[in-house]
Amino acid sequence: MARFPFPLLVCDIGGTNMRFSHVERPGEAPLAVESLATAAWPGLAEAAVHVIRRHGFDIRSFVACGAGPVAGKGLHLTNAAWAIDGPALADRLGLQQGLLLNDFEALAFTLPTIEPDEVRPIGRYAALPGTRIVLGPGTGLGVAALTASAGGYLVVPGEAGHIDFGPQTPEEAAFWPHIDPGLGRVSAEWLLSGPGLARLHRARLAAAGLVPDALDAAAIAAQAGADRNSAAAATLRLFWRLVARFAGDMALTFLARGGVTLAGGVLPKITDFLDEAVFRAIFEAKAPMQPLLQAMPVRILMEEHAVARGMAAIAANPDAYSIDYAARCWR
Ligand SMILES: Nc1ncnc2c1ncn2[C@@H]1O[C@H](COP(=O)(O)OP(=O)(O)OP(=O)(O)O)[C@@H](O)[C@H]1O
Repeated sequence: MARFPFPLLVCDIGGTNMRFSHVERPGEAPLAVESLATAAWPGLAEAAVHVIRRHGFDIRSFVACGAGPVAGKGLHLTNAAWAIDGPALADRLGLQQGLLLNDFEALAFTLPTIEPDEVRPIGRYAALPGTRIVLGPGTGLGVAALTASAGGYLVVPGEAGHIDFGPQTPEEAAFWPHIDPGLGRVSAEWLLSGPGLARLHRARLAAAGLVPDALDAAAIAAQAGADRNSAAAATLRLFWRLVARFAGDMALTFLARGGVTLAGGVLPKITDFLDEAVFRAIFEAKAPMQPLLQAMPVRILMEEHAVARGMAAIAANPDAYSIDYAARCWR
């Protein structure tokens, strides 16, 4: 079984930002030490060396997660031009141990550690025993499921953000042909992500005969905040409805009796435009399976640093997790 000597460095590598935290001893809360713009660094090693030198850390182990599929000791980031090689990183940083996780795999492992003050429930949150899922839009759209197995917590990762996504209502049918066709199909992530929010907004404006603007997600949110009757505000409400539909589909796919947690960088920033009753109604509108969905609670993870605690918990107590350490640990 793998052992992770401390002090530990953990990093959540997003397509936009990398968040580093430091943990001195097992069981201690991770201390957020640095947030760096991902695109400004040639690779994880250079960024980690910068953080370690700047803070004078003596790091023995490193656990990092990022958006993209993990292959053993390597991780290829989907939204950044990096391929991370764990053993090479261990050599470069002089580490005794390390582990790479998919970002939503790490979030799923974090679910048992989430505190009530880190979440906002959508309706009443009362989970039954069973599979828990986490999903949400950031630079991309991630999904993962967590179950308890004899070998400890087991995560089923996936690439469900890339499944096909289609219109359901007359309103959606009207603007769907105006969505930038990109790679030739509309996936869930194509609309349900930060860049997807901008695509959705442009398509709605084009369908209304208006000149599509080039606003990004943050600018759309700012415009919506300034004028709750604006087209931007309407786009944010639509975005929540589409998130509700996708979340319901994922909850059905995994039979998520243990609850649905919405994560990622976008949703906590646009909760002003969430109508909880509408969200629940769309989440549950999966005839003939409504009774199943009605029993599944949904909440939003508001605290972006929670995943650091999940990664630190793995390093502190690796035996509690069903992870193929032999194939994935760097040493
Ligand atoms: N105020 C805002 N409202 C809505 N979306 C925003 C806002 N500010 C930034 N975003 C969007 O949030 C996304 C970044 O989300 P997040 O913080 O999860 O990024 P990340 O961790 O780098 O992403 P990922 O892990 O998916 O690669 C960007 O696409 C950005 O457009």
